[in-house]
Formats: sequence, C-alpha cells, structure tokens
Amino acid sequence: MAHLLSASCPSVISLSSSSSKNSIQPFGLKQTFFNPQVLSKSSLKGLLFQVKKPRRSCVFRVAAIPISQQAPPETSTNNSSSKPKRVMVIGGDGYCGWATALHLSKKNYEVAIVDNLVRRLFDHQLGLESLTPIASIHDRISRWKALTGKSIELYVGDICDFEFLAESFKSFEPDSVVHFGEQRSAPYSMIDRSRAVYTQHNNVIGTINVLFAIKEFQEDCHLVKLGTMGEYGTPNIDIEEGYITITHNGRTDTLPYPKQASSFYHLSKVHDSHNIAFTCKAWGIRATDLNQGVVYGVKTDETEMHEELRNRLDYDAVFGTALNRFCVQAAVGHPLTVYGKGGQTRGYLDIRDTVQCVELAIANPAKAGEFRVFNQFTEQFSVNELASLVTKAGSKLGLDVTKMTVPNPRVEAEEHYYNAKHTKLMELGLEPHYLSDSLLDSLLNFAVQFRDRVDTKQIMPSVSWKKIGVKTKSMTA
Ligand SMILES: O=c1ccn([C@@H]2O[C@H](COP(=O)(O)OP(=O)(O)O[C@H]3O[C@H](CS(=O)(=O)O)[C@@H](O)[C@H](O)[C@H]3O)[C@@H](O)[C@H]2O)c(=O)[nH]1
Repeated sequence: MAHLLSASCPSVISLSSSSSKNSIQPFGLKQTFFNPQVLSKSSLKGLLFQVKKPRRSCVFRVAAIPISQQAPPETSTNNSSSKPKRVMVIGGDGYCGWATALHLSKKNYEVAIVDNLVRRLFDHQLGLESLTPIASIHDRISRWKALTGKSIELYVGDICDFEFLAESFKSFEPDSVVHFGEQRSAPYSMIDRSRAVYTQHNNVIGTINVLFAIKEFQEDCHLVKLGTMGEYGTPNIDIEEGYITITHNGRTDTLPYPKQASSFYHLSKVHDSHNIAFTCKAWGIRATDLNQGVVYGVKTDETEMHEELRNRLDYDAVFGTALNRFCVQAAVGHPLTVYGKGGQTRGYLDIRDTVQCVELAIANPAKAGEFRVFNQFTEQFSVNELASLVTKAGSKLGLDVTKMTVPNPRVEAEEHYYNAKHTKLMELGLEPHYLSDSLLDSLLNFAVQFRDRVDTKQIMPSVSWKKIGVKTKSMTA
C-alpha cells in the first residue's frame, strides 16, 4: 500500500487519461508531479513534453446549450442590474466545489467547472478513499443534465498552466469565478517538503494566474475566493471580518487583521489574500475572500437527487475534518480522536451553508477595486464539544461511542480564547442550518449506511507538524 510520489509520476498521466471516457488527457499537471528527488531529467522531459502545450482539444465542453435558452438566475440580490450570470467554478469536482456547482446550476447560473481532478489522484497516491462511492466527473455532469436538462461545461486542466486557464477564460467568459481549486488539507501540506512546496506553489501560483486571467480577459469579473478562518489563527482578542481599526501612537487606521496561520496550507491562503488585496488596489479587481471555517455534512438538495450526484465524504486523518471524522468513527466503533486537550475552538458550518454563502457572494458582487472579506461559518465549537454532541447523538441511535485523547500531531493552542465575527453573510441574507440533533442523526445514519467501506487504518493521524522532513514520505497503511 505504499504510494510514493515517485511511483505515481509516470503513471499519473495514463491513470487520468484512462479514466476519461473521451480519452482526453488532462494537461498542465507538471507542478503536481514534479519531484526533483525522484524524477530523472529524461523522465521529466518526457512528462513535460506530454503536458506542456495545451491543445484546444483538451478544453472540452459537455453538452453546452446557448445562454439564450436559459432562464435568468433566480437568486435574490440587492443589485440585480450587475447580477453575474456565468460562473466558473474552479475546483468544481471537489467536496465544496461539486455541491456549489450543482447549486448554482439549479439556480440557473451558467456554470463551467474547471478542475484538474488532482483531488482524486491524491487518494490514489495516499491509499485513501471517500466514505461514499463517487461517480466520475463526466458521469456526474451527464446525470445532472439527464435529471434537470441543465448543462455544466467542463474544462479539465491545471490553472497553474496559464495557457490552459487563458483558453478556458476566453472560451467561457465568466462574470464570476469561484475559486475552490486549491490543495486544502493542512495535514497534507505537512507530510514532507515536497507536499509543502506543492501546496504553496499550486495554491499561490494558481490564484495569481486567476488574477492575471481576470485582468487580461474579463476585467469586470468578480473573484470569489475560498480563504480560511485559519488565516487568523487563535489570537487572544476578537477576530474581525478581514480588517481591524487600530489606534497607535495617536493615529488611527483600518488595517488587514493580523494573520497567524498554523500550517503550510493555511499560510498559502494568507499569501493568496495578500496577492488578491494587492491586485484589487493596483488593477481594480473586484474580489471577495470567503474565510471559511470547518465544513461538515455531505447532503445538499442537489447531491441528494441521484447516487451519481453524491458528494465525497473524507474521514481519513489527512483530508477528513473534525465533525465528519467523529461521525464516521462513531459509526464503526472507533473511539473519537480528540487531539490533545480538545479545547481547540473553530468556526463550523454545514455544507448547505457553503453553497448558500457562495451564491450570496456572487449575487452581491464586490465593487471594482474592492477587496471584501467575509467570515464564513455559522457556529463555534471546541473539539471536546463536538465529541460530546456526537456521543449523545450516537447513543440515541444505539451506538456505543467512546473518546480517546491522541497526542496532538499539530502545533496549535489547545485551550484558548476564540470569538470571531461573522455578520456580513447574515446581513446579505444567509439563513444558517445550525448543527442540530436531526443533522447529527442524519450524518451518523449516513456514516452507518456506508460503514463497510471504512478502512479503520486511515483514522489515526500519521502526519506530525514537528517531524516534517525533506525526505519524500510514503504514506503506508
Ligand atoms: O480527529 C481529529 C481531527 C481534528 N482535530 C482538531 O480539530 C481542529 C480542526 O481540524 P480539522 O482537521 O477539522 O480542520 P483543519 O485542519 O483546520 O482544516 C479544515 O478546516 C479549515 C478551516 S479552519 O479550521 O482553518 O477554520 C479549512 O480551511 C480546511 O480546508 C479544512 O480542511 C484542529 O484543532 C484539530 O487538531 C481533532 O482534535 N481530532
């Protein structure tokens, strides 16, 4: 079960192309699999030769229908005259991206998904699998079309390859870009040097490319960028939404809120925020940074419509997030893995609110030159509080739920003050789905339904913040 980056380098291309019904090779994956420690110059040359030149045929559409046949978006907005209609969802095959793409399509936006499908490759490389079986992106989109008559365009490629991104922009001409297309796991970014470098390269360069594409081809396009609450860290004062007004030596200014990220992943989002803020000032880009908390849940109205539309649910220690992991652990009788003292407090939200928040942001775009920051979560919980809630909900379903203290693999405060503002999305009309007994029941029942698929060896953490090294690490079961 060893899945070395090195072993995956040459095979990745064929794996991707063979999984494509249309035998179309994704391109632009060179950053993903560039590993100087293991690739010889000649194999690298071969790889780059395959992926270097984007060809028009690589950008393909799935049953696009003319805009004139589409009804206008039904979304409520304060500013209907500037309501965007064409939305490019970068990272639209992932956990948040897929749910969002479907939701926006349902709301009659013209949607295009841009994705290099690398999230699926991470699973292959690390020997992981979603709790839920998920259909290929092609089958997902075809099923959506069959059920609703709505088309979603698909561009398979890597946004770090600017030629590919430029081609996608010129072809689709988005009014809004929702950018989920980043490596989003803190533990993944802390596996080894190559994953740390990959994470920052992929995330930071990808975002810079999106900014250049907007400037060059769609200067009025609104960027809705997925940031993270983790950019702020856990300061001993209230967390504001993006900015804080400070009086210092008798002078007052409103400044970006201090950033104290705690992984190479979270830091990549800090770097993104700075780059976006700069281009808003310098070029007049309009942007919204959605500093999202930890997402839980799996079902949205749209993903529930058919098993081929089902979303992924990660429970492993690299990509699984706290509450989802606890529900799966409860379903298989594994003690809940509380890291350290369990006082770590974060903002959380239901995936149904992720899609609602993105919809609100694009329906109410930032002004030209404005860098807007929304804190995107609905409730705060400590890890211990989550464990108690899952224990209580589990016992109602007859599950014997216990918890264990795991030595914390991360470097983070385990007891701290946490009070983060999150009013701006509420002011735009967010109607939160708060964590309720019924949601926990539903998530636990969902986990029970698929528990035969759980690989319990993937539950305990094996990535250590302190032990990260330069040697490429294979993840073995
Ligand atoms: O089994 C577990 C898993 C996590 N934790 C703790 O729970 C907290 C949250 O960890 P997480 O794995 O649920 O979330 P995190 O690594 O912070 O990252 C996730 O949540 C972020 C929002 S936030 O946490 O930064 O607000 C997003 O940006 C990321 O993309 C997403 O993967 C941490 O203190 C962690 O130590 C446990 O105690 N036990």
